[in-house]
Amino acid sequence: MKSGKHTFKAFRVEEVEGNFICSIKDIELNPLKDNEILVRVYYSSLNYKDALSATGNKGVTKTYPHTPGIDAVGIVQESNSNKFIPGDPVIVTSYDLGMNTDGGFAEYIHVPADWAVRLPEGLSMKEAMIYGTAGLTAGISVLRLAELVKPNDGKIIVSGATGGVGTLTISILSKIGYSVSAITGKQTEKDFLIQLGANEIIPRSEIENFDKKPLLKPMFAGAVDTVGGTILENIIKSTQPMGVVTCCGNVASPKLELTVFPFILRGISLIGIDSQSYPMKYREIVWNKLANEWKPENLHSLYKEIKLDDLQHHINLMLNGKLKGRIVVSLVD
Ligand SMILES: CCC(=O)SCCNC(=O)CCNC(=O)[C@H](O)C(C)(C)COP(=O)(O)OP(=O)(O)OC[C@H]1O[C@@H](n2cnc3c(N)ncnc32)[C@H](O)[C@@H]1OP(=O)(O)O
Ligand SMILES: NC(=O)c1ccc[n+]([C@@H]2O[C@H](COP(=O)([O-])OP(=O)(O)OC[C@H]3O[C@@H](n4cnc5c(N)ncnc54)[C@H](O)[C@@H]3O)[C@@H](O)[C@H]2O)c1
Repeated sequence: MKSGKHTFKAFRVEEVEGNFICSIKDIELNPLKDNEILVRVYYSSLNYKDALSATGNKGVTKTYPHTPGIDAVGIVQESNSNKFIPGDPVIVTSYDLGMNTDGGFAEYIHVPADWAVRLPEGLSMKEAMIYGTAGLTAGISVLRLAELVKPNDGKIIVSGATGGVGTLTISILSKIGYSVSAITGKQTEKDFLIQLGANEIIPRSEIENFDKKPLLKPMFAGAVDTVGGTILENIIKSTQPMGVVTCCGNVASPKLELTVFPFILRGISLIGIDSQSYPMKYREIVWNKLANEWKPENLHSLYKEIKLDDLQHHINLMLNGKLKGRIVVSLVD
């Protein structure tokens, strides 16, 4: 299909008297602008930010009607750029996709060619979306952590362990030789986390209720935090000297109440992870690692595949912290 007077299916969110109503709609394709590509989307995936966009979080999406979906993989159908030609398989994530630009919960997207990464050798389209932004974020977090903390330095703690970023982080860290402690509020998922590669499970209630002192007994060489709030505070206070903590999420809270002591008395580094604006030259490096030496053996056991019709239900589950692993959205029959 070429851009012009054609329609395609999309998961649309409309604002009606302050409520945000989701439904599957037929949308018209707009003509391509300079340097844009039209992509037939094969798969998308569900990320926490999509759940925020679908429920009217104006920090993520300012104007509605809107199609969420910060991830997409598919085949270029039409190109106004010399970077890609029709037939090229591409991954499109981050930048403004799914925020204020219509996103991947649709059969077609048109985006600036600069937002697309060629699908690396060694990665299928479905695998690219099992990873999606969650996998890219896990990859960036591992890359930054591994610059300063080596497997022999000690345990790495991962919060939000059963979530998208958490499961992929545990799988990658375990594959490259780190010993992983997983924090979870879901006691029923202990076996799942051990199968992923976690060496130890820490109940969420335990770490949430650590002593309120500015510094705690050092227990971890490093951490990948996906939840923020008290859990991140307690991780930072319990990280051993010269340890590294990465921070990417706010599902528990965007707040952080700390003193400077973990930083000035133990030399802890807190590294912020922003996948959305992560520079393209590093983004390609991370995707190549995800396609090759970091690819977990169990990647195909980490996802559930759904259709556009099932999205609303899974968005609700995600907002209630009830999902496990990754949700891949299929846009093909
Ligand atoms: C995949 C990535 C993820 O999942 S990230 C996690 C999901 N994202 C979120 O929960 C963020 C939701 N956003 C919000 O709640 C709000 O936009 C927050 C961040 C609180 C800021 O809102 P508010 O206090 O009203 O400030 P504002 O919009 O006037 O902006 C103040 C300055 O900050 C900037 N800002 C805003 N958003 C971003 C962003 N996403 N990235 C970088 N900068 C941002 C604004 O441009 C503004 O700066 P300036 O005044 O224009 O120079
Ligand atoms: N900074 C970035 O570039 C970037 C990229 C991707 C995701 N994120 C953020 O990372 C976070 C996780 O994303 P995801 O896609 O893995 O989401 P997810 O919903 O798949 O996983 C979240 C996990 O946190 C757990 N959780 C929920 N509420 C909690 C609470 N109050 N305390 C502790 N744990 C809680 C859930 O049970 C789940 O295991 C989100 O905040 C998301 O916005 C940021």
